[in-house]
Amino acid sequence: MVVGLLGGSFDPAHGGHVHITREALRRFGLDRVWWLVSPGNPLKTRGPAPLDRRLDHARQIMQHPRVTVTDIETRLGTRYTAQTIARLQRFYPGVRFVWLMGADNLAQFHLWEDWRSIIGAVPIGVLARPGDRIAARTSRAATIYRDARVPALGAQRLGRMPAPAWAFVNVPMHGASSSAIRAGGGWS
Ligand SMILES: Nc1ncnc2c1ncn2[C@@H]1O[C@H](COP(=O)(O)OP(=O)(O)OP(=O)(O)O)[C@@H](O)[C@H]1O
Ligand SMILES: O=C(O)c1ccc[n+]([C@@H]2O[C@H](COP(=O)([O-])O)[C@@H](O)[C@H]2O)c1
Repeated sequence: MVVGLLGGSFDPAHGGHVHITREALRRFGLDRVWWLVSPGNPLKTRGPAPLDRRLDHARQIMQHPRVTVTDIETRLGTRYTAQTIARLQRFYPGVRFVWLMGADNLAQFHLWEDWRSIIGAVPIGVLARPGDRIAARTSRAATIYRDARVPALGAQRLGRMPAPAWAFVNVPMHGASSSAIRAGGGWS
């Protein structure tokens, strides 16, 4: 079983999340995707909306038989991705996990707590996002781990590869963002 993990604030969830989830299932050969609705991104100073509200909304937006929306990080008591992945791997030894992210997150990835342990623990699937493709490809993490990059055509096997391995797929892009929705007053 290969499970993609899409961590996010989902404040609120939107069509961009749904779009990359569907693309990730297809392009990375995943059996399932779990949305990890975060208790709060450690790098963001502004606290998100209450967890129950974000979860309910995410479950309305993302309805797919192979996708589960979960608050497992809150239940595990983890907020840092490196800790979450270590715990999930311990709890689910038979599952192969792939960490999923939009291109904007790859550009900042080297700022995450213990980021090298994340890339050493699970393959990473990166999906194009408007405005962030170049920043992602030239980011610190992409540069340091250039030899671990899997060509997009081989990305179907990403979940079966040993870490470190990462792939960037140039999927059709979707412009939605939570910050634009909040700024437009669509989530107050
Ligand atoms: N439109 C999109 N295209 C590609 N990736 C996306 C898109 N929207 C969100 N993502 C990715 O989904 C994950 C969770 O994103 P998040 O919940 O922070 O939404 P966001 O729209 O980026 O929020 P904000 O605007 O508040 O930063 C991140 O890996 C992010 O890169
Ligand atoms: O572990 C970290 O240091 C870390 C720093 C920034 C972001 N993350 C995770 O990245 C995911 C995307 O965050 P966000 O707020 O951009 O949706 C979410 O699962 C966060 O917990 C994790």
